Amino acid sequence: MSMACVALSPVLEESLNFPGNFTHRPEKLSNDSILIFLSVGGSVIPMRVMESDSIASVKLRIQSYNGFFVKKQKLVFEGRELARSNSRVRDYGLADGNVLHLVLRLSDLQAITVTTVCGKVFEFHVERGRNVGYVKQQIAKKGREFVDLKNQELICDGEELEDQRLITDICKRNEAVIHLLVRKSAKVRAKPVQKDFEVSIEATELNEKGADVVGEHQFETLFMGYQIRERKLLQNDLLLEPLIVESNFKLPLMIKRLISSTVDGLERGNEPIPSSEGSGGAYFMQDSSGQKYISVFKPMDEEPMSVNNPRGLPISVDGEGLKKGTRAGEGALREVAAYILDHPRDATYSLHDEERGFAGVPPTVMVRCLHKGFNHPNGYKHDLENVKIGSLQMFVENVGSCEEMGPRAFPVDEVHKISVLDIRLANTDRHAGNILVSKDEGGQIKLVPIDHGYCLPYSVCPFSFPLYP
Ligand SMILES: Nc1ncnc2c1ncn2[C@@H]1O[C@H](COP(=O)(O)OP(=O)(O)OP(=O)(O)O)[C@@H](O)[C@H]1O
Repeated sequence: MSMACVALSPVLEESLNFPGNFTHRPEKLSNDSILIFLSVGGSVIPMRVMESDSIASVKLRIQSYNGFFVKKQKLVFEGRELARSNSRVRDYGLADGNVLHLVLRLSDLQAITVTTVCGKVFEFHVERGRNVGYVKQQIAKKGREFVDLKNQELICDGEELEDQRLITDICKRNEAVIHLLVRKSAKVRAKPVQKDFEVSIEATELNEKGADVVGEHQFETLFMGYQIRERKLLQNDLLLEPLIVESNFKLPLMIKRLISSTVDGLERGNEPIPSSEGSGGAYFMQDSSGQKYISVFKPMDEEPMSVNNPRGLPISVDGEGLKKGTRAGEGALREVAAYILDHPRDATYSLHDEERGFAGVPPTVMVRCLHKGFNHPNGYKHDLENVKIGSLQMFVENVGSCEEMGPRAFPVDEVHKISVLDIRLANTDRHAGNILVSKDEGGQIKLVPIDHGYCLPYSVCPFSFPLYP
């Protein structure tokens, strides 16, 4: 380990866990109060101090705001280290408006990025001597949904990390990935509330059988989990990778192929084609020849009522999505859940063959994708902040949707299989436009259910179920 003192590489103020800035002091401002600027790895943070404050107390405040231990801090002003802890701020000639540099030993810091499945990205620089419990506390500060530390579970290489484990032990290899899950039970309860049903889902243990079976547990994992990974700078102009929460999870072959053909298309420069239909952002991804659509990508932040919706729909004020009982920006998770829950009759998807589920929901997976062709209303920059998380679904060749033809042509079994799916998923958004009509090799009509962003609502009005053709 190098002991040389180096400044941190540029990081955002947010990533250093400063809640706002240091300008607020609870005590009344006195005459010797001055505003200085703390420069940390490219960020400049205002900080109000007293000229009579000791250097030790300034360091203590920095520690209490961002967690860097006092003894690891080196404060530098005009090339001179403020080395004497008992000296006062004024002894070093620090005055209003001056810039104070905070230098830390880089080797003591571990950069980690937390990406939630809802698309939020948090960056932390954590001292290697800190433990897992500390990381959980930092995550808890990021939002109400993370505050219950008991529900947080950090996993590395399939092993649950105890709160006492040190970051330095976990991140020995640079490529180590740590996953964070929020534990919930798999119990689904429905409680009648006036005319509605309130549906609650609680998750239990992770799938202990490993990942060979794609079932309800994986849904819980996808639904509740988010992952931490070390900061990874993107080299290419694009990125497309599955969002995997459990490190030992194996993707079915069909999904692997779907992802790799989509990557091939992007690498060949075949741009995502925005769909002119639908209320959210949906992009047709092309294959390497540019002659065929291979998949449909629907980013969470472009869903109706989400922040970057390309159709100009208003942003949800209370988080509720377009349909009652759903949340804006969770449609992609529900799309994936619908695929996972629509398993074949023996309740498992095989890892190796191309078998479809009972109702034929096209294979769907959560992915992270970076491409300038998506909707970036604030401009596109080639960095992690522009990575979109969303559902990637296999494109199904079709002759139109059920909207465009009379129901007489539909085989009864094909209608029934979709009815069963919708009842199981409490789908609140089945209409003829969400059923594609395709033909099998023998020319028989096959109905393909799509657009499951509004299934599994938190509460359901029993009278809102659609009528079937
Ligand atoms: N798997 C698929 N295969 C082929 N076409 C698809 C697939 N999924 C979606 N599409 C097409 O993409 C377009 C937009 O998709 P979709 O209707 O799911 O988007 P949306 O914004 O969720 O729509 P809605 O407003 O109906 O909720 C539609 O024309 C649909 O037919």
